Amino acid sequence: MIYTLTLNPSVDYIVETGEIVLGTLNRTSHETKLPGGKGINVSRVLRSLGVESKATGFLGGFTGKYVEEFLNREGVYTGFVKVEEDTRINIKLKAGKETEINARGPEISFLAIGLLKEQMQQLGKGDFLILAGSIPSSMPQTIYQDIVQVCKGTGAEVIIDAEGDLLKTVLGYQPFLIKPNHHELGQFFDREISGVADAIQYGKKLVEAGAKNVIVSLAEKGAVYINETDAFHASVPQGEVKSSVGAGDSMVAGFLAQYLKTGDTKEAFRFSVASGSATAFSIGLCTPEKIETLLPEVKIQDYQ
Ligand SMILES: Nc1ncnc2c1ncn2[C@@H]1O[C@H](COP(=O)(O)OP(=O)(O)O)[C@@H](O)[C@H]1O
Ligand SMILES: O=P(O)(O)OC[C@H]1O[C@](O)(COP(=O)(O)O)[C@@H](O)[C@@H]1O
Repeated sequence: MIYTLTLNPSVDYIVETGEIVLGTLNRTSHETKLPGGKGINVSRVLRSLGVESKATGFLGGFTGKYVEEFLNREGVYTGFVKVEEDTRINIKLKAGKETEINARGPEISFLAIGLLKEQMQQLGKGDFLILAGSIPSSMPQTIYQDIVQVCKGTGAEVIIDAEGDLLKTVLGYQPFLIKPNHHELGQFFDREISGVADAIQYGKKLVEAGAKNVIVSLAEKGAVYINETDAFHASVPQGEVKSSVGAGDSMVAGFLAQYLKTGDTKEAFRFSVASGSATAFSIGLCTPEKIETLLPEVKIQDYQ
């Protein structure tokens, strides 16, 4: 079974406006509400690809209820630990350029953390845990490491999509897949990642540090894939970016879904990139139809 763990889910409030003038009243031309948070997006894309998963993490308040009901309506299994305070609302502003304001998230009690860890003990060999996104500011910074340790003990594989220290602490546990974007990779090594060669060079260091499969996404420049033996670059299809929110999460879901189907990492990477672009070209997440349309346009090059 695949489990996704979103410690800090959200309601994403996607707002389209004309030019924003600070200090005045601005009005929207269109707005959309969607459940968000990295693991939750992965579960939603997996569901649309016909792959079962269970979404877990912490949810609370009216926003938490909205997220859970939305997921259940779509047929995503859920097993969230309930918390007192409201799940956060993240603002995704489309005023020409995309601007995001992600909130801190609710207070999480020790009791809730304990319940979550108990849940993680239930995973076993053959299971995957996708641990993704930020942690509420009230949580200990060691939480990723604590959970990965539990999973390693049970034999479950872990996939990590997180920034900075959260990623640093778990690399040694040999995650099955990690997917930083080029900003996150640059932040990790404290340098700018300016293109494909750089992304491959520094992605290889993440493989040396323990990750089995590394995808570095480069937005309109595509993505690179590195494992112990291969390095590839994928170009992205041309199209109009409607909202890139969830594009990275779609890549994770696309890779896993295709890998489980074929066992072929190169094809899984191609599918992953098509999934990312299919989401970038939509308001909301990709659909299987859109991915299939874009797939032939993703060109993969060996890069040694
Ligand atoms: N301008 C674009 N054109 C085509 N595809 C895009 C574009 N921007 C993003 N994507 C797709 O979304 C993926 C993830 O985008 P990126 O911004 O790098 O990640 P994240 O959403 O994690 O920050 C890219 O690898 C690509 O497949
Ligand atoms: O947990 P974080 O880092 O604040 O990110 C949460 C945000 O990321 C998203 O999961 C989208 O992630 P990507 O664009 O990287 O795929 C949103 O749904 C959510 O608002």
